[in-house]
Amino acid sequence: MLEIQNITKIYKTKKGEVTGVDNVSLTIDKGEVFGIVGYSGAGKSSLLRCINLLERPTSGSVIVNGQDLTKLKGEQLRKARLKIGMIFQHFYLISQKTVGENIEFALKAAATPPKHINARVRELLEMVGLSEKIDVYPAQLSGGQKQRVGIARALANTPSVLLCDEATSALDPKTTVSILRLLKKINRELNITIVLITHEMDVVKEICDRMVVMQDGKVIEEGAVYDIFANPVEPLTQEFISSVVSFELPPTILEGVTGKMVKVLFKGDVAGEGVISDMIQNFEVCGNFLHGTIEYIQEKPLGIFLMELQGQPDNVERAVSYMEGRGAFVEVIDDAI
Ligand SMILES: Nc1ncnc2c1ncn2[C@@H]1O[C@H](COP(=O)(O)OP(=O)(O)OP(=O)(O)O)[C@@H](O)[C@H]1O
Repeated sequence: MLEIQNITKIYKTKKGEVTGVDNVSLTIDKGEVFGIVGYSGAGKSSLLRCINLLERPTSGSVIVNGQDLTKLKGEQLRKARLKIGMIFQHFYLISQKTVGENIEFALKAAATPPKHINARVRELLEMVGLSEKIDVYPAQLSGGQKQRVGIARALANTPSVLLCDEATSALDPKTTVSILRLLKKINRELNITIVLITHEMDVVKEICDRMVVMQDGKVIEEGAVYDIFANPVEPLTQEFISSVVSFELPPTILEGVTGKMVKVLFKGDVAGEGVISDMIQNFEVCGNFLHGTIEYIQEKPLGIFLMELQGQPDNVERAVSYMEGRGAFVEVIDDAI
């Protein structure tokens, strides 16, 4: 388990103090994939770097598996840090060393007995699907392959936590998906806790169990990714979600709405289309679809439909209650009836 307790990070600059992280507390369970989302300057990197003490927090504690890292110094801290792997947006591989030597370097830093090194390097490269690149230099690799080496290196000393600093931001969408799948596989097979920072909701949707949204150094919203996608509360969270699930309607369509505009949400395996067609058949209500999508958040469906309901107000009310009775969440967006 990873506990971040009241972390504050204040940077002292020539122009005065800058608060990077402002009293953040989080509890991240063992084996969880946890996303930290925010725009540039929100404090994501500062918080991530406080977790492995690359930045020493101004105040607060970071407790990893019961050990408070902020109380450690010197050799003890160095050893504890080896159990926290990290991967970066720009990979930071050593260009003069081969792929195998890059991983060897991490193993040697942890004083791995020389006789184990070769086998461990091969094992790690196999895990990330790059066995045949052992003698190649980083310059000869694609971005996705470089990140795979970064991941192998981060896993070298069997960490319990893997920190990912915008790990897919420099990659194209297809490579991003393959790296996220690799991270998920590692999370499942090795039960490693993953904490990732990103400004891309697609990344969170693909692999995170829970997430927080940060703004001005503070956590402004926290929850299960599925719940946040279904019901983002803060305007900033809504903005992030709308980058993936957008219901913007052209003004001409909006002007033409004369009924009750509702957002209908179906969570999990509720067959949304069936409920809606039953509703239209059972009540004297006309339902026009204005927008709609079924998102799959880690294989769990989330159906979101924007509809205009037309009919006698009583019938529309009964139709809404009927959908709610069948497991839908209905929110009235606009009521022109
Ligand atoms: N070394 C530093 N010295 C002074 N101020 C800093 C330093 N590092 C970060 N900051 C400031 O702390 C705040 C949070 O920055 P941080 O890099 O943590 O945000 P971020 O969400 O990770 O953004 P980005 O994605 O652009 O890195 C910003 O106002 C930033 O200018």
